[in-house]
Amino acid sequence: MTSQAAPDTQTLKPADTAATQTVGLVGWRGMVGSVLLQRMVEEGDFAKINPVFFSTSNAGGPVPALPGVDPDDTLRDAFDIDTLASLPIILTTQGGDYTKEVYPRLRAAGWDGLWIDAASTLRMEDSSIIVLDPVNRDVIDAGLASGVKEFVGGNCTVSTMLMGLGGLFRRGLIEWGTSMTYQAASGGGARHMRELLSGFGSLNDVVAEELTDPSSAILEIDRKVLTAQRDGSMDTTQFQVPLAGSLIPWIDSDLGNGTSREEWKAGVETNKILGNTGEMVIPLDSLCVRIGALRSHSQALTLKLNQDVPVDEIEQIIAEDNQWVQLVPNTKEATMEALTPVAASGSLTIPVGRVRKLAMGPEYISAFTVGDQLLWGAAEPVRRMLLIATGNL
Ligand SMILES: NC(=O)C1=CN([C@@H]2O[C@H](COP(=O)(O)OP(=O)(O)OC[C@H]3O[C@@H](n4cnc5c(N)ncnc54)[C@H](OP(=O)(O)O)[C@@H]3O)[C@@H](O)[C@H]2O)C=CC1
Ligand SMILES: N[C@@H](CC(=O)OP(=O)(O)O)C(=O)O
Repeated sequence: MTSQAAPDTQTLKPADTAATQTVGLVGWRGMVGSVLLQRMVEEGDFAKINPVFFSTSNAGGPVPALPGVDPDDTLRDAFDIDTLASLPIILTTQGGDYTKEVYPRLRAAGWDGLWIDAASTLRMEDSSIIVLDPVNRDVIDAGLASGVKEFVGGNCTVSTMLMGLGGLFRRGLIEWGTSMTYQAASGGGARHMRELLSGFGSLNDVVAEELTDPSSAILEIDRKVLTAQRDGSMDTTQFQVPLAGSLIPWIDSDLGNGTSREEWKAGVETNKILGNTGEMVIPLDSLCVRIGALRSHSQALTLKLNQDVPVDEIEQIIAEDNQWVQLVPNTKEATMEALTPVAASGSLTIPVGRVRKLAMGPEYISAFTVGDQLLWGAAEPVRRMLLIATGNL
């Protein structure tokens, strides 16, 4: 951490008005933070707030060159509690370790501002609300009115699933559900994405010669690839085992009861976002799998409805829930065209398809969703929460 003279906190405040509040931004340089800045620029958000940029590693350095951002400003120290505490709102995408270290110290110093966070640390605290305003704007508004100060973005699979299927949940049609996930490397971070791509390259390298010859034996190619995946020659620093040409059916930590933490989040976070407590809680469980996609998470859902609803009505409820859902007709052609990570990545559109009745009975349906986990999965809910908190949405 670079030290710097304590900034004159008074200079952070005078421009505050009801319409233009000062907002501390922490974690803007990371992968999620970069996507956040990109979206804020696209939507002209810097005209609606006074940003103060923080850094954990380069206090005193230059602020990012962005339209609407004063180029003469400098980065503040993200561990300087006095400076942070002078701000009415802090938005962080820095990660859970930062939240764990700084948030309690800020509150202990008497800070009474709004904390908006992409990390999971505070998500299941009673004092926080998980934000996904197209689905739970009512919960957010009620929280703000009652003095809630912690607003946390949800887990990426939960947020992207609810953006696609929120209509069915909000109509009270779901008795229970399971989700089998296909999660992209980006969920682990930038280095995980690099490792996946390097892995594909390594596998290609070992059979490059054979691939140029259409008559080479496929079993020999297969043997060479498997050898490379097993002999320790591939870089597995991030994932511990090769992901390229394989998959990993475990994400996040081991809860010790046969469940991964990622799987646990599906049920508890979905119900918290929807405001379901007591008997209203919907049993939801999942099996979370890391696959070789880059930045979009996919999920195959089995849902038990509490009544027999015709498929066309189900599709209509899904399609009409919000402006970002794209109902994909359950045909091979439409599915291959629109219901893939390649189709969804870089876009706020949430394609939902493969909706059909299952053999178990008329109340059982399948659905498949895809969503960019850096957009609706991470940056967009907290960006929109900032707009809500500053009276701009
Ligand atoms: N990755 C994801 O898909 C999701 C992440 N999240 C949450 O967001 C948090 C941040 O994730 P993510 O953005 O992937 O983390 P990153 O590792 O990309 O960035 C986190 C911080 O690392 C520092 N950093 C150090 N070296 C670099 C570098 N070369 N380039 C950029 N930043 C660097 C930056 O802090 P500084 O500028 O202060 O040095 C940056 O803000 C996660 O810990 C998680 O809590 C939530 C949902 C999904
Ligand atoms: N765990 C997610 C990414 C993530 O950061 O999730 P969370 O915000 O719940 O920790 C994944 O690996 O795909």
